Amino acid sequence: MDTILATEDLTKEFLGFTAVSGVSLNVRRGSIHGLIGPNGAGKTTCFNLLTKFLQPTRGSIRFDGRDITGMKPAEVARLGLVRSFQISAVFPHLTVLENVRVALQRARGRSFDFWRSDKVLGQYDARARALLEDVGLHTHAHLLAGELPYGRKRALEIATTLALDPVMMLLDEPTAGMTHEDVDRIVALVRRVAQGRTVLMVEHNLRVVEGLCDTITVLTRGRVLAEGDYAGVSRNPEVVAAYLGTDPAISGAQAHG
Ligand SMILES: Nc1ncnc2c1ncn2[C@@H]1O[C@H](COP(=O)(O)OP(=O)(O)OP(=O)(O)O)[C@@H](O)[C@H]1O
Repeated sequence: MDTILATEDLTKEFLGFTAVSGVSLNVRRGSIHGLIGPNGAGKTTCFNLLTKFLQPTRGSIRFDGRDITGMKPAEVARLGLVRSFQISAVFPHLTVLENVRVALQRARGRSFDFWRSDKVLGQYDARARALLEDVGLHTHAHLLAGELPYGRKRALEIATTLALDPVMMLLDEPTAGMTHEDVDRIVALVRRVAQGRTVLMVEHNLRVVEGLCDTITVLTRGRVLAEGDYAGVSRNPEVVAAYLGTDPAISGAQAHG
């Protein structure tokens, strides 16, 4: 298997409480990989470890053949492992187009280009418009970002992430809080932006996971409970029990007793 991201014994303790425990994760290059699990399973902590927003207590992380365990978030982003920004990172008083342009300028490390020639700005504009087209926001280019409906804001967030030209994208609950229509749009969008890239997503909506993910890792209580395709993990009795909030040992005992 061509693994792009691999963790070994990844562990995070908070004051003696183990939120992520001995997780070994292997993400195949070019796949859409889902990280699921009930509330408090450790998904967000795991995500923060991978993007270096948290430092692990133990274990290692390799990305694209390199040990990134000790790196800073900006360093791993430069290597092409990029997390989608939170909505708060969208500047509400700038237009949709300006938001993407700023992201492009930051990606190239040339924020001082703001007052540069029209030609340079024009190049950013063309690229920004292309990215907006990619995420289906080209007709919204001149709206203020703050005026966008929620689902469109998430699309803008993905456009600003794409500005960094990621090799691998980490999406944190891309459909959280969305209407049905928005969910469908984001699913189509993730599928489109995943072409030629790897995507790892934390997602609560199992219908989205089923429709998008090639491989799914199920976490419970900080540990990997199961891994495989949707059909496989959704049939796993331990996974079913974890989602129903019952202990498989107990339900097994009841079934036999
Ligand atoms: N900074 C922290 N300090 C102490 N405990 C924490 C911290 N961050 C997370 N935890 C605990 O670690 C456990 C896992 O939390 P995490 O947010 O990673 O789970 P999750 O799977 O993302 O849950 P949810 O689906 O509810 O977002 C929880 O019990 C949480 O209370």
